[in-house]
Amino acid sequence: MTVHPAHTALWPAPHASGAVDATVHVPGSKSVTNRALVLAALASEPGWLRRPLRSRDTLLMAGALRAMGVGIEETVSSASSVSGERVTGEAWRVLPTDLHGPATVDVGNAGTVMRFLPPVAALADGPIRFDGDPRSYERPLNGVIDALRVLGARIDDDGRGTLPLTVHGGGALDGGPVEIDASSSSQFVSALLLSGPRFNQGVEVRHTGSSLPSLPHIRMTVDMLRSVGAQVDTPESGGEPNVWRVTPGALLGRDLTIEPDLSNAQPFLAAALVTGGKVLIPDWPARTTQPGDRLREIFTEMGGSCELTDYGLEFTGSGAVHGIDVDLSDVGELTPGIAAVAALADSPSTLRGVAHLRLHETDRLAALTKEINELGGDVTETADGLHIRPRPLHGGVFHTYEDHRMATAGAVIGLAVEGVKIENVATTAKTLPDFPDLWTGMLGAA
Ligand SMILES: O=C(O)C1=C[C@@H](OP(=O)(O)O)[C@@H](O)[C@H](O)C1
Ligand SMILES: C=C(OP(=O)(O)O)C(=O)O
Repeated sequence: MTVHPAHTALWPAPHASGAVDATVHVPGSKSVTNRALVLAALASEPGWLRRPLRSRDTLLMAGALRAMGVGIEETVSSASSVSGERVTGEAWRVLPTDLHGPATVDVGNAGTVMRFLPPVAALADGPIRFDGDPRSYERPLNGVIDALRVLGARIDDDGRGTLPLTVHGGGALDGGPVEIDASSSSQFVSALLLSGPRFNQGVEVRHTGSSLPSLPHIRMTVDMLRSVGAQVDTPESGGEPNVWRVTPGALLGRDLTIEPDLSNAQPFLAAALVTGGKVLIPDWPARTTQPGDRLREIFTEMGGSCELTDYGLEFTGSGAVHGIDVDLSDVGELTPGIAAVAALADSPSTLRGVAHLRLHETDRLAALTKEINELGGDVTETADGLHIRPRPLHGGVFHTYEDHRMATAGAVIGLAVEGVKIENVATTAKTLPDFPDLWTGMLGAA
């Protein structure tokens, strides 16, 4: 594999000279944008996404749907950038169509694209080939592949339960009941539910594994399905535990404004926490299924305080940062940012319930352990998480393994530790291409 020069570039992580005091406009949610694109593509009428996230993962999703025939028109309002404010007014108009192949889908390393689209492809007429970054060959997809076969799809793969593969879409899918083990990724469940209304018999997904991560992301799927008219029965709505049922039916085209990505707000909140400063995130939703909302509670326990108003979330650090003992199974994608703060705390931390992070963008438990320890830290991996004993840290290179959340975690440590250099900060483009500018903008405002 050729190493792109950008992958070896080192970004000197800015050191904070004082308490940050900034307003940070965080772009739209990756998880909401990619679900909204899929649902709009499967609808029976056109729809709008306002303020979608424009990042590698969402552009890959849009590109893949376009390759299957969906029209996605991007518009940028002319009044989009006012006196340095973040761009607003962007909108995508989605024009659904009869999906068709042949087509090739590049999933990059986007879990949402590699898991949510094979069921969509099963509804297309013609072969759809899926390929992606080398890491996409290692991330589990067996739950989706096996389930789709049970539901009537024809798929060619190499039998490893991962990419690459070809879905030979027949223009429709029987659907019906299916059992899966989604303990390695909640996205298996979300994937089958999202396309479920378009299967002839709908779908009934029964999770049989011992644990199920990222439940808020499954709730997000269910909420968004219901908002476009789908009927979904869930364990929470009186159904059986671990069973979700989607009734067949047409989906409405909606006009949806995408919430800011609360998991991408994490490094900015962390900046307020570790510098004893203040950060305001406008448009923080009062009610949301995004896992990042848990940061209000977690970062408060770690030493901050917050106030949610009609304008947004104001988060204030006290100057003290405490360790935490917390089960992150519901909110696994927050782990790298919490680990970074924990490494700077005044007491040890134990992060639990996140064994499945070994199969994320990189093996996040191994990567966090290695990189924090190379800066002088004392982190050990446990069976399902990390034990972090804070130590005085020193500068050095923080490797990121093509993981956006490793890069932002390294930047948080760099605020408190001089001389931290982030390798390949450009990898933040997966979900937050503006990260370096937003970060230096936040510090410039101090
Ligand atoms: O459905 C989604 O949008 C996501 C679900 C979670 O995946 P896992 O359940 O695989 O952790 C999360 O970590 C990922 O960032 C986004
Ligand atoms: C796990 C993540 O992404 P993906 O959607 O690729 O699974 C993440 O963003 O932390």
